[in-house]
Amino acid sequence: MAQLVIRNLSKKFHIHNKEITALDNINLSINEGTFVTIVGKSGCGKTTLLKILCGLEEKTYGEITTNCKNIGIVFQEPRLMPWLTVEENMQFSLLERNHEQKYLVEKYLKLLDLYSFKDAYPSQISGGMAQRVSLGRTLCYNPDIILMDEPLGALDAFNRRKLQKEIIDLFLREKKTIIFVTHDVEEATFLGQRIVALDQGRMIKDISNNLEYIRKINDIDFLNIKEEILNAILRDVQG
Ligand SMILES: Nc1ncnc2c1ncn2[C@@H]1O[C@H](COP(=O)(O)OP(=O)(O)OP(=O)(O)O)[C@@H](O)[C@H]1O
Repeated sequence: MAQLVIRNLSKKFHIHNKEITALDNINLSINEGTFVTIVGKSGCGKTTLLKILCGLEEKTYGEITTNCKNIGIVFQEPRLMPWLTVEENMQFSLLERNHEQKYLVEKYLKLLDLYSFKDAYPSQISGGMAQRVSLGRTLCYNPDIILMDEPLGALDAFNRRKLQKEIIDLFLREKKTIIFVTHDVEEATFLGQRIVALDQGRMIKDISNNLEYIRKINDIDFLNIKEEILNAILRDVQG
């Protein structure tokens, strides 16, 4: 059964007298426990879609229905509190500090390889670690759906691949629904079981990617899927 259904979703912004269509009639039905990547070039509406899904932005038209209680979001920048330690940052979203919650924080500190840095402050850890803390903070909130807005965009290639693999491990372990936004077609193909491409607010491609994790970026099947997405986006650019 679909956990999240988006029907005829549109979003228009107005700047002075100019109307910008950020999202144009998006229809998407996402099943529980699916890893979806949303890919497209800058300005195609990816962030607007995530913001509407988590209530940070109002939609103009359309309907969103979901049976989930919690939606969590991980941003491109870790947005950690500099005066709190790694552990305290991870606890930040918890409403209660009971035994079960404490267990969750410990679990994710260990899973995300942060345990030995739990008493460090954000200024004392690397960018990749800070992004893992940000991911851990969202996981501790125990969301049914995790939205990720280019969470690895600021990382170097090595750390980016490392974190991609960690996110896949977490996905396989926790089976949560993930909606991951990126402008990188290779990243979208590496991560997504379903890849949705946007251009100028429109959905131009929606394909399944059944390749087994961890994917090999030079395998012919991987390259074919990547090429299909890339061509759809480029065709749209060329009109
Ligand atoms: N608050 C806003 N006010 C006016 N226009 C906006 C606002 N937010 C987004 N837009 C416009 O909506 C369109 C889609 O923006 P959005 O940020 O969703 O794109 P994106 O695909 O996430 O881009 P990027 O990859 O660069 O983050 C763009 O034309 C942008 O200028």
